[in-house]
Amino acid sequence: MFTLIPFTLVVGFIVAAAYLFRSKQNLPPSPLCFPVIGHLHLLKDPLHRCLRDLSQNLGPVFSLSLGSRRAVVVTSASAAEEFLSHENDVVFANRPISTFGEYVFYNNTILTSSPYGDHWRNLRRICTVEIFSSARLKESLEIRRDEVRSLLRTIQEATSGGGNNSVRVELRPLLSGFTLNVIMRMVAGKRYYGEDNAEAKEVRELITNTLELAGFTYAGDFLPIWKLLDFDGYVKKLKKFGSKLDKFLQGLVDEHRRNRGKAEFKNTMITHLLTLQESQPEYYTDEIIKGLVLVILFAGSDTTSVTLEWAMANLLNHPDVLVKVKAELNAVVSVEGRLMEESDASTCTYLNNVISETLRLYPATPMLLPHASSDDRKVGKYDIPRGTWLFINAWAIHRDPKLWDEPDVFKPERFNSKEWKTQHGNFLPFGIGRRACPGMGLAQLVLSLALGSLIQCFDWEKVGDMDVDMSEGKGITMPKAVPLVAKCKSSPIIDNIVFYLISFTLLIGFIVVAAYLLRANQNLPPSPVGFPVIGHLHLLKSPLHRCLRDLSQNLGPVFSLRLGSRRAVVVTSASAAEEFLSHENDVVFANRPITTLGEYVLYNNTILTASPYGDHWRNLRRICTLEIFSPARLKESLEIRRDEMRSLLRTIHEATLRGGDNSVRVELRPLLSGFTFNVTMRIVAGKRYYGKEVDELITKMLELCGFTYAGDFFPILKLFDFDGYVKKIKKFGSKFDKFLQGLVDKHRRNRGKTEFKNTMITHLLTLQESQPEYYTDEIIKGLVMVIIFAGSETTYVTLEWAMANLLNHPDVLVKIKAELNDVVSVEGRLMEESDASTCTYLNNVISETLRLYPATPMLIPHASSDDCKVGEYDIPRGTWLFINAWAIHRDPEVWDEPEAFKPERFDSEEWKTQHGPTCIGLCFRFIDTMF
Ligand code: HEM
Repeated sequence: MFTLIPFTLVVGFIVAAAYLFRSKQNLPPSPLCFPVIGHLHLLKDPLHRCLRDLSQNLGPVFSLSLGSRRAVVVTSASAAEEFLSHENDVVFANRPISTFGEYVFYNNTILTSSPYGDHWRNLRRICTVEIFSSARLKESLEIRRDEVRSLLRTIQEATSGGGNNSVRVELRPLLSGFTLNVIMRMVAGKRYYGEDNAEAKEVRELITNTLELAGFTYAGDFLPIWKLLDFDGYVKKLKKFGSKLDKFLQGLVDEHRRNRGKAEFKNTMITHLLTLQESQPEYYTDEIIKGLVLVILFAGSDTTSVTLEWAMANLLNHPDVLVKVKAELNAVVSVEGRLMEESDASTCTYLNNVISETLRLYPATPMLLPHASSDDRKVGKYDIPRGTWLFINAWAIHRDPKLWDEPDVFKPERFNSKEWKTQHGNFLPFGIGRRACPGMGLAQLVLSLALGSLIQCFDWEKVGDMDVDMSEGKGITMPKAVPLVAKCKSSPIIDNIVFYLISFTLLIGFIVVAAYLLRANQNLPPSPVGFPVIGHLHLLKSPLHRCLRDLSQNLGPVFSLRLGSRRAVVVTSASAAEEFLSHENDVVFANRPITTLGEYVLYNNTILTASPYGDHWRNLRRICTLEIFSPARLKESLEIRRDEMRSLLRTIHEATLRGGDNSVRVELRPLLSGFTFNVTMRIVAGKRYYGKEVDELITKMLELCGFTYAGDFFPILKLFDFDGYVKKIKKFGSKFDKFLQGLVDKHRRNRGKTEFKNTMITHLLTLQESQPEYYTDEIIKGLVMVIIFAGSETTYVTLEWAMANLLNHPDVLVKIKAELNDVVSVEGRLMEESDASTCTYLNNVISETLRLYPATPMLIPHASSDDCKVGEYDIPRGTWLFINAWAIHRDPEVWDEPEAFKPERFDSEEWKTQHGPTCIGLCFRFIDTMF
């Protein structure tokens, strides 16, 4: 204390001298101050309110002495624009150097605290490319959807205990857990909330501590002597905390380095950065990577969860607004019996207005992040010295009565007005200028999906009669002082959908009628009478192709069905099939439906058979054409097909030997399926893997595949997974992936060995070396999966049908044999692939088999990517398209005696002009050239 008095005097003297020196400058007005501490004593929590009150006397731009620092505070939109845009933006693009940044944010080098310059520009570029680019946001969509569903499930479990009564739900831990899981999964592939292990607990603690310790209110940042002597032990605490946090971040980076091949670490931001580290190790150091992880974690999670909590609190205090948001969601989303998706956000204008109004009244960072000037500057009439801290009071600007009508009232409608549309400068929750928030797009996606889903699925009310307390608490992001607790019960959308599956209640019936009226001015294909909610699902029977042909007999060759929340169109005539899948409509219908199987087993619907039409699909198709179906590759694999055929003949011959001169019984199915599977596996992987494990995988896949899972038509069933299908399929997907990864790794290890030399996997691994970003392991595994399934199953089924037809038509069998004798046996040799073109009758038998028994009688469903008109009908975007090849092949208007097996028909002149009616080409998108 004794030494502090003379010290204070000396500093007082220095400050007075500085004051005199500066007096020639026109600084913004300032209140009276004390020596040394300046205006520090004026600062009170919450800071944004205290600074707004000061501005009421001092004007919209005023200055403060905070110990040894000068700060300027701005509380008007026009002044904020003057400081942070146009020619002043660069000068104010620095950030203040803080003690917290020194010990926790890698000496103020991370994106949020780094000074403006090349290093900052580089970090910002990396973030934009690796996290915020539309490609990355699309890649991480599944994470956000999955975490929202998990949040809904947790609340649903809580409400199910209350029966018809509402239950109390503590929202803060749920919302902060949700946003942290989203961010951590994008960054590091891990979730820490909802998991009960030591690591998760430690991380939750680290985050809480970061938010507690961060901020710009530490006395040592303004009075360096305070920091030097560390009276309050803050520096010691920060040092300890900084090294603990660094240890955790280093652990994450090392874990990724060790496990880069594994599925869960594959597409994370850390893995992408480690790949960049390989090519530019001097720039992408571990410290840069850890800093980026920290920034995203720190800037991305709390801001979003705090906003969600404020939004919910506002809605509880304004039930009329809540009703309007719900009505909008019902009209846009629930009407289709599904849950909200991110893509719905653009249509839900009122929901977006609620979010904007929340950010206006309760901006998550009410003072933005402080800026600092890198040079002396004149802004308006004021001189602003270099090193000045700049506080923009967004909270005060958002409540400025000169800019906003009834500024303190929650009125989402204001964002609809024409006026607002020209006044964007008055609304700056994400900042302005070059340091503005780069995460705005991601934040808006998360906010609308989470808030929309919470409102869609549950009914919310405040607890008791009193309004929710809206006072602000302490913290760098502005939390509610009192954590939000609300009363909640499942919304009719959940209960009724489940209930309706059994007994069709009126409310959903009403929704369906509303949907019907909404669609009434469209000319959809005719449709049978359906039930509410389930639509026409009850009409579907096995075998589907027969059932749909029977329906078409009343409804015509093009009709539509409602399958739960999905619309489907069924086509049973050749001319209509041609209209849908060729000419100008082909591209619109070149998509595939998104299915749950595709999500968890077919690499999130990205493999060739399931992928939506677009660049990715085109690329896969090109790879397949070059690497499997090109004449050169087919020639290379000819020996495999010949060898496997000989082996099949040998097996049957050995069986017949046992019968002597008598015929023996031969079970053909296992022999034919073994044959086609061995051919495929040898072409793909060089080995006959027809062992028990693969056998089981294939049988299971065939069991699971198809388009009959109820959750694909009622997303709510998928969300709650009543029948455990999602769980089962997730497990199966990871088992299958393990098998495929095993194949790829084996090839990687043994590429030199002869048996692995000329396989499809080896070719793809060679391409991976030159273009690793495109030929990822996932792309290779997806291609292998497609070839195994599309290539083997369809072919052996066709062979079995062909043999069965021949057994029933011995006259046809005799004719083939005669043709083969003439072409092949006469030369005393076995048949070769090159003989096929000469054996016309044999080919006719195969065509006739494919006509009567097409291996995929309904083709693989297509889906429309846009609204379109086909013939006289309007077909809405997202419609599933079923082409009934089986019915087309038996259409009596096209085929003479359609049910009879008559291979000769393919010889006729008529047939030669009638290729349209056969769907062989469509049916076998991949395998026709192969076998
Ligand atoms: C409701 C959500 C959010 C709000 C209200 C918000 C608001 C802000 C504000 C006001 C700033 C400072 C702007 C300035 O200094 O002028 C900022 C900076 C930043 N935000 Fe956000 N933010 C949100 C979500 C996110 C998310 C989700 C991420 C990333 C995942 C993110 C990453 C960042 C980063 C990296 C910066 C520092 C930019 C720089 O200094 O160059 N933010 N944010």
